[in-house]
Formats: sequence, structure tokens, C-alpha cells
Amino acid sequence: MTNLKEAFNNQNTFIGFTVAGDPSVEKSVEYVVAMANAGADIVELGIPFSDPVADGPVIQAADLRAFAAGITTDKIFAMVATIREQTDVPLVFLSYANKIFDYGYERFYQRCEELDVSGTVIPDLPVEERGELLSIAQNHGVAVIPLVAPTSGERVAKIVTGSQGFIYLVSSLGVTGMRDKVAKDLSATIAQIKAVTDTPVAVGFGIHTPEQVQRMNQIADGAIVGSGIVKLIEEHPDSATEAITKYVQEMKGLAQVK
Ligand SMILES: O=P(O)(O)OC[C@@H](O)[C@@H](O)c1c[nH]c2ccccc12
Repeated sequence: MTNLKEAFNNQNTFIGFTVAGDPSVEKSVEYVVAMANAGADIVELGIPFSDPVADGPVIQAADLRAFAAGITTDKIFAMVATIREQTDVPLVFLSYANKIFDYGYERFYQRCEELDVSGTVIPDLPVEERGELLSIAQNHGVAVIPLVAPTSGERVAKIVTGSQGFIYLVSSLGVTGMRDKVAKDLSATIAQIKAVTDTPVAVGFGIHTPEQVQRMNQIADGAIVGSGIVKLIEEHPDSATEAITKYVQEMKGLAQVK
């Protein structure tokens, strides 16, 4: 888990998301490694789900591609083992609660620990119901990354108290996907979080340009990009490595946007 905190010491902290197994296990491994090599500070790996209520069309389509190729949670862990032979980039899973529950909390977090998966983001896990999962994850040294929205209001303190790894600040309401404008003013919510914890805050939802990534690094501690990357896989399922590499380098400010 310490490696998550360290990832935020970098300049322009960038977290890249992709759906595990999209469009195949082999290609997905290649794309995660490409992100890491291009400078992503953390890679967030989505576990496909049949009913991804928080996801927009781009990620929904990626889930379907992964399912069509036969992805399962066991195959995802095997995939992570292969990734681990090629990079030690910090990894976190994005998973709906059901997938972890079905696999078994203990078995799931045991595998995460073995494969050096640093954290889990669970968008549909209410604070009131996270107790059991949280204690099992903590026993295995895996962070449960809380999600805060600009509408969390008075609940912010409760959500982020004792948080580990980082805090996922959802920039705006609705589902994942690229937007021209990201959020209204997030500064009040960020101040609320910072009043309670020094755990880094990364902003996600709708971010897809280097300017937005820089801006989020000014007002918070990092930026998360999902649909912008997944879209490249949609466009070139079997040959997205180059496009992903260039995209991540641009987001990190390591390459010029044409
Ligand atoms: O796709 P976007 O708008 O760039 O948002 C990040 C996002 O993809 C990733 O973090 C994510 C994918 N599925 C989610 C579900 C809930 C919260 C977050 C996510």
C-alpha cells in the first residue's frame, strides 16, 4: 500500500484505467504494461460486471468485449501475475461489490496481497456496509479507496476518515465518460477532505485532456482517466499500444499533443 502513497510524489500524477481482458487477456496485459512504461503512476484495472450502473457507453462496451473473450475473476488474477513479470507499477482494481462478494472477500484480498495489488475502488459499496470488507482488506494490506462526490456533503468526513491509499473524488454526477467540461468547483469538497485526512485525492470522471490532468494536479493530487484510454482500444482493439503510449505520455506532459 505504501507504493500508492509514493505514486503521488511524482509530478502530474496520472492514473490510467482499462478494463481487464479488453479485448483479450493477452492484449490487455500489453496495454497495461504500455501505460506503465509510458509513465502512468498507477494503473486502475476494471473488473467487468454485467450491470455496471456507474459506467457510460465506452466502458460498458469494453466490459462486453472482455466478456465475449471469456474473462473471469480468476483469469484476471492470472493476468495480473503476467503483468507483474513485466512491471511493478502500482495496481488497483475497480470492481462492483458483487464481484468481490461472489469471489469471497477473504479469497479475493488474499490474491490481491499475493499479486501486489495495492487497492480496490468499489463504486457501489456504501460506507454503512463496508465494515467487514474493510477489515479483511486491511488484514491483507490492501487499501479500500473511498469515493467522494461533490454531493457527498456532510458525509465526506465519515467517508474519508481512516482512508488509505488515495481518495477517489468523482468530478461530476452521472456515469463515466468524456465530457467537455469537468465539474463545477471542486475546491470546497477538496477542502472538506483535507480537513480530515492527508490521504492524497485523485479526481476522475470526464477527464481526457492534458490540460485537465494538469488542472486536477493543481487543485488536488492526481487525475484519473478511463474512457479516453478505453476509446483507443475500441478504435484499434488489437493494435492500440502505440496510441496508448502516446496518449499517456501526453497526459503526463512528457510529449506534445499534435
Ligand atoms: O471514464 P472516465 O470518465 O475517464 O472516468 C474514470 C473511470 O473510467 C474509472 O475510474 C472507472 C471506471 N468505471 C467506474 C465506475 C465508477 C467509478 C469510476 C470508474
